Amino acid sequence: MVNYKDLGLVNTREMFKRAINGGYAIPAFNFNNMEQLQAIIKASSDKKSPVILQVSKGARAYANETLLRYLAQGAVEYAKELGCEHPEICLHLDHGDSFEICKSCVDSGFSSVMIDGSSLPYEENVALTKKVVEYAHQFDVTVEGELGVLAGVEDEVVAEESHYTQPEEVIDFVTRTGCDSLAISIGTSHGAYKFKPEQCTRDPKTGKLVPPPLAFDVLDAIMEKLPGFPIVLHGSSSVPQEYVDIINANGGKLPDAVGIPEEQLRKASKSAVCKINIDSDSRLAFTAAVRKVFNDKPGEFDPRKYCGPARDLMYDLYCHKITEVLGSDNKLAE
Ligand SMILES: O=C(CO)COP(=O)(O)O
Ligand SMILES: O=C[C@H](O)COP(=O)(O)O
Ligand SMILES: [Zn+2]
Ligand SMILES: [Zn+2]
Repeated sequence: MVNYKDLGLVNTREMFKRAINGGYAIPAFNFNNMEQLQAIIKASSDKKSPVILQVSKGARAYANETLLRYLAQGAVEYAKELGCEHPEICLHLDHGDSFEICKSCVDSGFSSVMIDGSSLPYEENVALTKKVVEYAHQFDVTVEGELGVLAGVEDEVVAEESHYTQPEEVIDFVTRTGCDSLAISIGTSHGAYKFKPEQCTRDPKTGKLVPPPLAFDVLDAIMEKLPGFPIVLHGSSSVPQEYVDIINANGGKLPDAVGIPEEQLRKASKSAVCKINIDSDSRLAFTAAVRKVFNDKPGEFDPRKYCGPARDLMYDLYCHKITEVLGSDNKLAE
């Protein structure tokens, strides 16, 4: 049994309170390997931003959960070495799908967990989320619940289209479960293909797809029901076209990949949305950098020579998200 406080990590409670009051959002970046983690910690330290390190079930399986956890623990010391005296780093389980996985993360030093019962019937979602909250709160670990279904593949469930969170349900859900934050569905989705071409229009100049706007009316209705309550947006990669273009110009094939325009994420950050999840953009940056090295220097076979540039590009991406989109720079606690 390891408590996150002994590891120098923090839960999300204080960072969310400040984010709501300050009109910005905390970045929640997924990581699966050392280079991603280094880039996240360097960017958040350099920009003096609180940060949420997200570990998915897939990441636990890929990297070995014990190794990942130790990497994340090392992140606190690494941030200090980088000159960030009091880093605010939260280690969060992304899309936990059972009580057992959430408990195992709480017991091993995570400071926050998500229990995603959004694919279950409502009452089962309530019961499962409540059970996780009752366990996690004993150790001051914060819990994210989810209501509504994102389009695409989520939690191994495939949804043809999104089912927006129903504002009529949120008060009951939050009150009965006691969860600390709520992930909602207002039109975002996971991955690099968030919208089908037929849902979009085309920019006549560039020929690029322009996606439909997020359902800000649903967000507004939710915020009216839950004033001051922390809201989370999953599936918030913007799929930067510069990365897609580099990938496609260097042997890749990502036709019509499209994400959430950053302008909409900027707008959401100013509201009660205080956690924005970004994974795919980091994957795209990594892939773009590696493909370019492979194409430019076919003789290269030292992984440091292509993972290094990938790390640099992810660093730029994270800095950009923090300072230009979410506004979480210079927001560490006094
Ligand atoms: O929601 C996410 C992780 O939980 C990530 O979403 P993206 O696929 O848009 O990066
Ligand atoms: O929510 C999805 C995250 O992007 C994690 O994806 P993953 O399960 O492939 O690691
Ligand atoms: Zn979900
Ligand atoms: Zn997600």
